[in-house]
Amino acid sequence: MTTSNTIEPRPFNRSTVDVPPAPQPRLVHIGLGAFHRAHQLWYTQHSEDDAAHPQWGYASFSGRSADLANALQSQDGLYTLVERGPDSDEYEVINGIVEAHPAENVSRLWELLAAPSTAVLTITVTEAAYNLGEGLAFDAAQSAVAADLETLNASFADGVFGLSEAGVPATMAGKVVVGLAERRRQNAGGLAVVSCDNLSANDVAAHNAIQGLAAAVDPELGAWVEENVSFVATSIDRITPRTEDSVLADVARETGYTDQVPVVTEPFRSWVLQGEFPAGRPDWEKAGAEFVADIEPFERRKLWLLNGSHSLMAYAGQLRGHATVAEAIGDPVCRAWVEEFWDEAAQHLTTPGLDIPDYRDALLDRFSNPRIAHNLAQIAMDGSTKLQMRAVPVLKAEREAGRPGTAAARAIAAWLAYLDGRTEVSDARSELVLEASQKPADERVRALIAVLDAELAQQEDVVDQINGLVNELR
Ligand SMILES: NC(=O)c1ccc[n+]([C@@H]2O[C@H](COP(=O)([O-])OP(=O)(O)OC[C@H]3O[C@@H](n4cnc5c(N)ncnc54)[C@H](O)[C@@H]3O)[C@@H](O)[C@H]2O)c1
Ligand SMILES: O=P(O)(O)OC[C@@H](O)[C@@H](O)[C@H](O)[C@H](O)CO
Repeated sequence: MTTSNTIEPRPFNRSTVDVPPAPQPRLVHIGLGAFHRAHQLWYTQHSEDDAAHPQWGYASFSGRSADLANALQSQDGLYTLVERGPDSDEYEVINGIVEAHPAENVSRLWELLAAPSTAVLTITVTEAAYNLGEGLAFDAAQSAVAADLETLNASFADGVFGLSEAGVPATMAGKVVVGLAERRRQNAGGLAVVSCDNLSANDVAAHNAIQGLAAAVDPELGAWVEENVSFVATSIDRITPRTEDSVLADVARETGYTDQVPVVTEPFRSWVLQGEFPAGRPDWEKAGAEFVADIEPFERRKLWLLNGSHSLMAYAGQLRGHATVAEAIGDPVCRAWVEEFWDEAAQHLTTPGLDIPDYRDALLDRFSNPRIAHNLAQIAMDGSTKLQMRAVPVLKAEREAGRPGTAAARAIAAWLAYLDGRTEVSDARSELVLEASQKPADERVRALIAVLDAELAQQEDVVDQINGLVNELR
């Protein structure tokens, strides 16, 4: 793209920008947001054999609100990716979204999921949106799942979903189940489902949410999903904060175009995958993705070291008056807590090849990037789900090894201290969290730990340990 400093920026769409022709939509995404655009779309664009004639387009659906999809549609799917390094920015137009849809356009989602040309469904709907029970089990009793089951049961006959007065399912899994039923009816073959959410065992999470619901609606459909749909495990990494308004002006100044929805991300990126793609996929390795036989060590390294310390800073950092990750890691006290947490986690990350010292050094550089405004308040959302995967496993592993796991316990204690006195919290399980947090002082700590892990809440020494750390943090 040419750089200019025109005073009046030009409109931004396929007729004003010099981009290759739009590829066919062979990839579908649910959860159109900042991360999908910084990660999966970047990898796809950089994996094309012939950049002038791309083969893999995305039809991307928002999970809930329509604004981003509408803005992207008005730009023919184009947007600017701003790679924000510590000293400078790189600007790149991403061409891969060929359809952007609001969540309610379920008929197009179903049509695409049933099309033989569709090879992959990727998902980024946030951790809590899988609506799973303990141990990532399918849980028909969760209210959102129960509501979708009712809708689906009222509308399914002979394996076909017919629009009825019951309406359409609301959850990600509910919508996907209808699309897969249609794919089966049309004999379009299998496809791969690739969760790109920060969940441990995100393949199992996606499988249990989608296949579990399919089987509950129609056992034959459940069996078809089991046989034909592959659930791919991924460890995904690229720090991508919510875009600040000032970025629009940066993009207009540097590129000469009025992009309404640019994305800012860091230069670093990583994508590790494990699983099968029955209907093919882009050559993501070409862009640096790694396909491995055992993803678990990579997944733990990322979820514990990066996301775990993010959550620790989100609560402890805000308690200490910081607003961003860069501010928190610049505070020697927060940094020492992060390093102590990493020391504990590293005791359980011993698989050869993980290069923990280098990974930690790189994380310090990434967190310290002063030009990425990654708000702690954004990371703090949905703590009740995130801490289950980011801090609880480290604390349990440390205690099993006969050590106290103080730093992991501090991450949990920081969440408790952060919740002190709050009557509102941004958490998909906010009712449960607030009910526990508003209990009398002598019950509160145990009740909040129980929201994270029932077993830990039964251990008196853990409750005492976390209680003591909450008092220190206050
Ligand atoms: N941003 C990052 O740095 C990053 C990095 C790695 C992984 N991720 C994963 O990607 C997810 C999304 O991050 P983002 O930065 O794109 O956020 P975002 O807010 O820009 O987009 C979130 C998307 O998820 C949808 N969504 C949210 N709650 C939902 C629900 N309950 N049901 C259905 N859809 C729902 C939204 O509608 C939106 O389409 C994260 O939760 C995380 O699991 C993010
Ligand atoms: O995206 P979330 O809300 O799951 O978690 C917040 C951050 O920890 C996360 O987005 C990281 O920045 C990301 O996982 C880096 O790859």
